[in-house]
Amino acid sequence: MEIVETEIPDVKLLTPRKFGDHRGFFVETYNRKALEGIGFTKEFVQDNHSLSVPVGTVRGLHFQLQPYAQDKLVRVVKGAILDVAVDLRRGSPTFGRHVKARLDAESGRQILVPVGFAHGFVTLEPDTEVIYKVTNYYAPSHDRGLLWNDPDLGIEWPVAGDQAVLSDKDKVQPRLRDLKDAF
Ligand SMILES: Cc1cn([C@H]2C[C@H](O)[C@@H](COP(=O)(O)OP(=O)(O)O[C@H]3O[C@@H](C)C(=O)[C@@H](O)[C@H]3O)O2)c(=O)[nH]c1=O
Repeated sequence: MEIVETEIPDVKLLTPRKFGDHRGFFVETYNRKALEGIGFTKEFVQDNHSLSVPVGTVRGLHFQLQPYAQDKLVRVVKGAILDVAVDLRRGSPTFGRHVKARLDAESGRQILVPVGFAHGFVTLEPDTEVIYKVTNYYAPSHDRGLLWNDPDLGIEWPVAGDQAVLSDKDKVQPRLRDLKDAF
């Protein structure tokens, strides 16, 4: 497992070893001990899988409040995304800053997004499928969002605002400066 630190050290990029042969490949997509090796000891309790058909689909930026906050281990099994994690931990030296990483099926690269971050992505290929493990159950009452293209976040998305494909909910999420609850 190759582990790479990012500009925000709590967000990590992980690339499990891929064993290719004449049949195809084999890869351990999750190994508890490998994560323990980087100090991550929480238990994942739910696996999520989404399909985004159009290129330029934006999902996010999302987070759940405590006591249902989630760490997320995200990967792509078909297609490609640009994944974004925004630091919402008040008092953090990197509050409001973000990490951006390309994840695609070919590389098998994963991102570990800890509690305290808003998470989202844009799809770079049609029919992109994303799978991610989370450390807390879905809790709609504690589900929150942040406007994906809030200028204060300074995220350079590879899709224009009027081209992005969004859920109705994500079109009207609050800006960072109007967020009432965070971490
Ligand atoms: C996230 C989630 C949604 N749902 C349901 C609620 C809703 O009817 C439908 C679609 O939900 P959403 O529109 O919130 O799906 P989506 O926009 O894909 O939400 C996801 O976005 C990415 C970026 C994340 O980081 C995730 O944590 C999650 O927030 O699925 C669940 O049943 N369980 C879940 O864990």
